[in-house]
Amino acid sequence: MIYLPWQPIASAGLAWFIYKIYKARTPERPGPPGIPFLGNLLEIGPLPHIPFTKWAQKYGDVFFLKMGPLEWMIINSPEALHEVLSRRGATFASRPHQTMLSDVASEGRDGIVGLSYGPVWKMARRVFTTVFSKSSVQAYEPILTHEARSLCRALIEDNRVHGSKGFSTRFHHQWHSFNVIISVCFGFRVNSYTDSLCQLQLKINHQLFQALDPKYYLADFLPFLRPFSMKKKREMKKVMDNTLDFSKRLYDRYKENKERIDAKIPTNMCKYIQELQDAGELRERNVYLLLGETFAAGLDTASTSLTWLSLILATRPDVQKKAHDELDRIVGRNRLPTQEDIDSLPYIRCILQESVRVRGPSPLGLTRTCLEDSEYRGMLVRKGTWIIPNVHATHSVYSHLDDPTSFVPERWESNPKSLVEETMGKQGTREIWTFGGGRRVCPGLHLANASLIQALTHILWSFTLVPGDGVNIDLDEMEEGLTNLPLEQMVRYIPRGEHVEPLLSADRQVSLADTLSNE
Ligand code: HEM
Repeated sequence: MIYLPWQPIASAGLAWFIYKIYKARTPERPGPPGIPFLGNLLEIGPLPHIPFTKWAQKYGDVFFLKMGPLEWMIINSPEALHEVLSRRGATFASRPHQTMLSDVASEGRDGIVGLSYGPVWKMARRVFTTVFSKSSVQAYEPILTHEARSLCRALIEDNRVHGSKGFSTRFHHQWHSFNVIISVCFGFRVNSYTDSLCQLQLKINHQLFQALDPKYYLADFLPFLRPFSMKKKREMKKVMDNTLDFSKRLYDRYKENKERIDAKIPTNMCKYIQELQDAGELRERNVYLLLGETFAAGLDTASTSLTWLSLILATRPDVQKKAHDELDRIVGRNRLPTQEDIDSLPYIRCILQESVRVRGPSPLGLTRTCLEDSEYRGMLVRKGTWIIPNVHATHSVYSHLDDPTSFVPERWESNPKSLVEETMGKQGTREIWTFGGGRRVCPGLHLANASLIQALTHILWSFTLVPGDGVNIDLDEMEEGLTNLPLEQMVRYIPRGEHVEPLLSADRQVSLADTLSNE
């Protein structure tokens, strides 16, 4: 009888079996090999867009990763994004299951950002497309002008305090975005970025973003960790309780002042939400979550864009000079800019367009999934695959523009567009994917566009931006997280002349929203 060494044979067989499963990635599904069981989990790092973009150069504009048992499909070119997000929008319009977002935050049925594609999402989507429609946002114009001017007044003040050292402006920009959102949702605003309400919301957003970062709950990728991850779920539940409490507090205040607020801001979000709640279409928790998600989706995104923009401008005196010439020609120095001027300021629109292209708030868009097995270019896309738009690679290695990584507002001069026109524009001509696309395209797009262009126009009309003394601004490093802020760096906001402060101080433009004193 022949003696067979069963143990080594069984081990070799098991190894072969694992290798076969692991190699199940067919040649048509390109991607880096990774390691058994974990796949590519350990290769992602704190700023995933960096390895993704390297792999995009090697494996092409669509490639696959294995993240434990999960598959990720990374999309890296305008053509592939158009196909997946827009043309086949219905197939790829869902969000993948993420325990923190889908189970703890949404409870499977609340909010909007994490909801699966379907009737519940459609109803939530209607809230946003109504409250942030083009015509509603036009009606918010006095709010946006007022916030842009308040921001400039605060920058003048801090410029005086900090002198030639300069100061970091992220809080100013967060306060600006906070006031825009709280005004159009709840009908009031706060006077300063030190206000306790503003600070509390920033803290909540920070905690929420930490807990929603896929890294926070590794049990989504390594299911055997689930029993050890209960603490994380409890922590997230606490963050959600704070988020919902915050919204409830503001909603109660709205209801107390409803008549006055509705008269001044007839399309405010609370009014619309209350109508749906009264009609029995929204449960109470969903009221608070939809309001809370507006801060989560709109505050850090808009303020991070403005923070990048300020740093970019401080490094580019040539761009500022051209913008200042345009402003002097169109607005002059005897009055402040207004909404009506924006159409006559094409170069300033080009600056905004270019800045959200080279430094948007996040180099990766929001993740999508398909609810059934599907295919793309003949490749299998399994149900539940995370589909990740790599906006960074789309705007750099797969861009059709010349020298795509450089900041060149002039490239848009022959066809300056608003962010809305660019995002909703004809496919095939579209180069900017910062706001996503298709059925789940950012519904805050009109508001983001209008508030950013107003802020930018006022900042450029009021100031010359230069780095603080001895500061060498670094536009390559960024903080990790769901939005990627630039590192804190000091900038000086030097008023462009003696006319600036008196005109800003004498400004009688009032916000439609009530100003609260520090609570
Ligand atoms: C610069 C500012 C902003 C950027 C870059 C941005 C970007 C995005 C992106 C990339 C998406 C995902 C789109 C997709 O899946 O294709 C998104 C979704 C969303 N955005 Fe924005 N956003 C901004 C501002 C805002 C504002 C101001 C609001 C609200 C007032 C808002 C509300 C939302 C909501 C609710 C969603 C989820 C939509 C859904 O799942 O159907 N965003 N945004």
